[in-house]
Amino acid sequence: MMSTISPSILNADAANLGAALVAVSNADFAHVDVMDNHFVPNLTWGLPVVEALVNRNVLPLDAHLMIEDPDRWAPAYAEVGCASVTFHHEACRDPKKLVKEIHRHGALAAAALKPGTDPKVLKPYLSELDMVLVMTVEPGFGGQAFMPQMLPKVQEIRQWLKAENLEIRIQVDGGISRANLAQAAEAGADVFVAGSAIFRANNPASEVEVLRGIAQEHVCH
Ligand SMILES: O=C(CO)[C@H](O)[C@H](O)COP(=O)(O)O
Ligand SMILES: [Co+2]
Repeated sequence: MMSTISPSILNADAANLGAALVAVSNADFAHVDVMDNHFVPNLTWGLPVVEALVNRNVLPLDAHLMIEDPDRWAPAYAEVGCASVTFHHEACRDPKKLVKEIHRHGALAAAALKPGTDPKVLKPYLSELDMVLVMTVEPGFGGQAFMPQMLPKVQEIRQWLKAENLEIRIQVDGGISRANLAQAAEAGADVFVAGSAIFRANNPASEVEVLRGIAQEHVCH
């Protein structure tokens, strides 16, 4: 299974987001954190900014929507050209319908789980997803410490996917760095979001290569 490195531009220079994408254009995806100051206590950017970044055509974008009412807003992120749209299960009224809507607009669909959310909530629609995002920090801010206690959740979901022969990716997001990526990969993750580890490095593009090397060695399914 291919591993994927997805730099989060959350802590890049907000006045130069296009340049941030160019700085990591050797990555596989770029991860764009949308926060509405309601679902999480922080506010970033919304649809017009994400659309402008899609139109730069640097990398496929994964929109991580930390917003209320994704049922209403998420399909629009697919419509403007995000390659993948991730909504939070906790905020969603009708996940099955939302996944269909995201697919209808041409994007991959992913459901995200906050650290306190039991992964069993995904069971009714797991097979319809392209990816599950296991948050390894409380959503809201970049630069927080990785929560190793989330790894059993990754393992549990990976076991379900294996048992049911489902080709669904597991993304980890929050505090991922060279210090813990191997552990996350061994637990069953195969898509790795990293924000501060990449953008605080002297050379973001070479940090992407370092993380990719660790992923290739340790992704194990
Ligand atoms: O969703 C997020 C926060 O809610 C970010 O994607 C995540 O925190 C990335 O930044 P870092 O690698 O610095 O933790
Ligand atoms: Co994120």
